[in-house]
Amino acid sequence: MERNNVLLKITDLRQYFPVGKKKGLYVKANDGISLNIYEGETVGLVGESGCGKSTFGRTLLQLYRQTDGKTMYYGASRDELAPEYIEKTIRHLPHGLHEMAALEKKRDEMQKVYDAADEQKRLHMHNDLTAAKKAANDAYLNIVNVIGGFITAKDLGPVMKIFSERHDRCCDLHKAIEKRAPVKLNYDEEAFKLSKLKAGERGYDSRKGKLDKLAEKVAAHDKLVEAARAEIAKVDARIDAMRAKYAADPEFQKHEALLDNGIDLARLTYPEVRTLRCQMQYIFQDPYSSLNPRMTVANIIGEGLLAHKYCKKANERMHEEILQTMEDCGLAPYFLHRYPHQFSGGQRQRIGIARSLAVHPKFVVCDEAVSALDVSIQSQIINLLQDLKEQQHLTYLFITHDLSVVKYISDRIGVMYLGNLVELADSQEIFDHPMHPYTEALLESIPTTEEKRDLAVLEGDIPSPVNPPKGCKFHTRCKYCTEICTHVVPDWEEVTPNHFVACHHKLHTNE
Ligand SMILES: Nc1ncnc2c1ncn2[C@@H]1O[C@H](COP(=O)(O)OP(=O)(O)OP(=O)(O)O)[C@@H](O)[C@H]1O
Repeated sequence: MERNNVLLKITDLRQYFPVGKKKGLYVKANDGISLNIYEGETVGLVGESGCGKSTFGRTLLQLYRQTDGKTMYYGASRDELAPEYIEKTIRHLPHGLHEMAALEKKRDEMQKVYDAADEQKRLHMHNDLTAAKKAANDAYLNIVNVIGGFITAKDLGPVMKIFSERHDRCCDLHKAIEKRAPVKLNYDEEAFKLSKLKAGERGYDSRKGKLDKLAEKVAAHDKLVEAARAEIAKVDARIDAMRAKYAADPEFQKHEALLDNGIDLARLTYPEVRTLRCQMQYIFQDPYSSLNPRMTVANIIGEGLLAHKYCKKANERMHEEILQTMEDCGLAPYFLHRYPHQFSGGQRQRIGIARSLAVHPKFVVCDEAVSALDVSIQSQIINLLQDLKEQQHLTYLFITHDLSVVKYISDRIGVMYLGNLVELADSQEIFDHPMHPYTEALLESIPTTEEKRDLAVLEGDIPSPVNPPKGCKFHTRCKYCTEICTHVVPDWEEVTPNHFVACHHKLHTNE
C-alpha cells in the first residue's frame, strides 16, 4: 500500500510502572518502541500475553502518561489546538537553551571520559552515557520542533516576539473555533427539526426563519475563524521574511529541517488531551466488562455523543444518530433500550465498536477486540471492522496475541517481545519471510488443524519485565542463541525495504 501521510510518529517510547515502594524497580512494559503509523493503514501488533501490547496502545492514547520518548500526532492541526507547551517553550526560550547547553556539556564531558576509558569502565558507563545523550537530544528537539533554524539566532528577542505573536494568533483561532461550535450545533439541531417538516406544513415557516437566522450566525463565526487564520498567515509571512535572511546558512537549514508541526501528545495538558480524545478511540478486549451493565445501548452509544458535543441533549436527532451508528455496526434498532447482559459476546463487541465509532475517530486501537469470541463470530467482527475502516477512513492499531487473526486485517505487522518491537514488516512478508526467531516460533504455533496447539515451540516462560535478560531479551528462549546474544542488544535494522528486525541471527535473509 502507499504510505503518504504519517498519522502517528512514535520514537523510543517507554512506559515503566514502578514496582511496589522499592526505588528504581520498574516493570518495563514498553522499553523503547519506534514506529510510524500511516493514515488509513492497519498495523497489527502481536506477541505473547504480558509483552506490553496493551500498554503501548493505551500510552499512545495518553490513557497512561508515557515515561519517556516522543509521540507526535498529525491528525489535528496544532495551530487550532494552540497547546500550552508551545507558549512555554517560547516564553522560556533563554532558560530552555541554557538547560540544553548544560545537558550538551555534560554529555560531551562524559563522552570524553568514555573515549579515554578501558573496556571495563566503558561497560560500566554505557547506560549513563546513553541517558546523557538522550537528555540533551530531547531538550534540543523540544525547542527545535517549535522554532526550527531560529535556534541559531544570536538575538533571541525578535524570535521570541514573533513566535509569541504567532502563538497568540493561534489562541485566537482556537477560541474562534470553540465559539463557533455551539452555534453550529444549534444550527444542526434546528436543521434536523426542519427536515422533519414538509414545506407549507404548520410551523414550517417559523422554523425556516429561525434556521436562516442561525445560518447567518454560523456564517459570521466562519468569517471570524477565517479572519483568525488570515492573521496567522500574516505572522507566517513575516517569519518567512526573517527566515529568508538565513536561507544560505547550512547550520540554520540543519535545524530548520527538524521543525515539526505535529502535536507532541506527551506535552499536552489534560484538557488538551480531552479535546483530541474523540479522534483517538479504544475498543476493549472484553465485551463483558467494558460495558456498564446499568446503561442501555442507547445510553452507551449516546454518552460519547454528548461528551464530545456532537449532540446537545438526548433528543430525536441524537436518537437518529445512535440508530445510524447501530445500523453501521450491524445492531438491530430494537436493541436500543436493552442492557448489555441481554446480548451475546459478538453483539456486545458490536456495541463496544459502536460506542467508539459514534464520535467519528481517526485512529482506533482495537485491543484483542475478537479474542474472547468464537472463531465464527471473530470473522464477522473482523469483517465489520474492515468495512467500517473503509467507509470511515479509519486507521487501526490491531492488538492480538494470535498472528492468524491479524493476517487478513493488517497491512503491516509488528511483533513485540518483552516491551520491544523485534520485527516489523508488511503482513504477507512476515508470513513469507519471518526474520526473527520469535516471529518464526509464533508462526509455528498457529494451529494447522482443528486442535489448538499452544506456544509449545517456545521453550520456557517469558522472563520478568522487571529484570529482563541482558543483551537480546529473547536469548533465554531462542534456539539460535550464541554468545553475542547474551550481552549485546541487537540493532533495529531495515534489512530489506520496510522490513525491520532486531536480531543477531536473522533468518531468511538470503532468499
Ligand atoms: N497499570 C499497570 N501497573 C503496573 N504494571 C502494569 C500495568 N499495566 C501493565 N502492567 C505490566 O506491564 C506488562 C505489560 O502488560 P500489558 O497488559 O501491556 O501486556 P499485553 O501484551 O497487552 O498482555 P495481555 O495480552 O495479557 O494484556 C505486564 O508485565 C503487566 O503486568
